[in-house]
Amino acid sequence: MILDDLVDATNKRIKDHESRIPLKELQTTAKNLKTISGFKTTLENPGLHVIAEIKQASPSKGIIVEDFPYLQIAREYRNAKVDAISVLTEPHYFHGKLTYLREVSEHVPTPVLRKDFTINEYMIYEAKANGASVILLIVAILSDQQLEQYRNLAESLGMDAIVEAHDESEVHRAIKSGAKIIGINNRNLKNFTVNFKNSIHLKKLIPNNILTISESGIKTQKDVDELRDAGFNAILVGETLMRSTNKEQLIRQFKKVE
Ligand SMILES: O=P(O)(O)OC[C@@H](O)[C@@H](O)c1c[nH]c2ccccc12
Repeated sequence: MILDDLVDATNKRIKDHESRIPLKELQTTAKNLKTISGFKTTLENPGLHVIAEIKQASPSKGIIVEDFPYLQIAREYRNAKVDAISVLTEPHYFHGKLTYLREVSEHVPTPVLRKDFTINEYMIYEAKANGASVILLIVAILSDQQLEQYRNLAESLGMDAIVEAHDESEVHRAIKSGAKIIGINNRNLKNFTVNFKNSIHLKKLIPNNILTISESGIKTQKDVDELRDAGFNAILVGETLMRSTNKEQLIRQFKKVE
């Protein structure tokens, strides 16, 4: 399964990072770096919020865009007043880089999410040290104990954590772990199919005091309206925005702002 390969590749990649930058050094950088906080507070405001993603490729689609002016894209997202920017840092399947995260965070005053397969504490300090305001914790690849421990670590560093679930049992585990923000991934990572109905059903299992984000496969205004009606606090849109030639306009439409 793709997720197993991703976890293996991530393990090797982070071992290599650790051999170059020891944890101690990273912790010092993380501590001294000031990043934007308040992502969670923003989501608490009424309305549907937009998290716009910067990625060049994905396992299901391969290369999405040949031309990848990531700082210009960050600027367009910021002009459209997105609530956060998600930056892929996974290199093998998504062609991401840590430097994209750092540069985007230095370039725009918008909270930045490190989109990666967080599997250890090193990656959480690494996210912070490279400007992230938010990290992703994927239920399918972490134990109950890790979910809780990693979220607490992120919060102690002033970041927020999105706990990502895909089915009913994962939603229950996310809730049990104390998640404050749950991301429901509409994409099934085993066969890459997208199913909004499933995520709208899963949303109903989540108590109202937990914020919810609908992720993946969002293409049309109809998709967005359906998710807004289902009560999601935010949507996370990647491919559709990356392919759009007028990202600002599309985001304003999605948000229903003229
Ligand atoms: O490009 P899309 O279909 O709009 O999807 C964005 C985002 O949800 C997707 O990139 C994603 C969701 N969960 C992930 C976990 C890891 C890497 C990537 C992802």
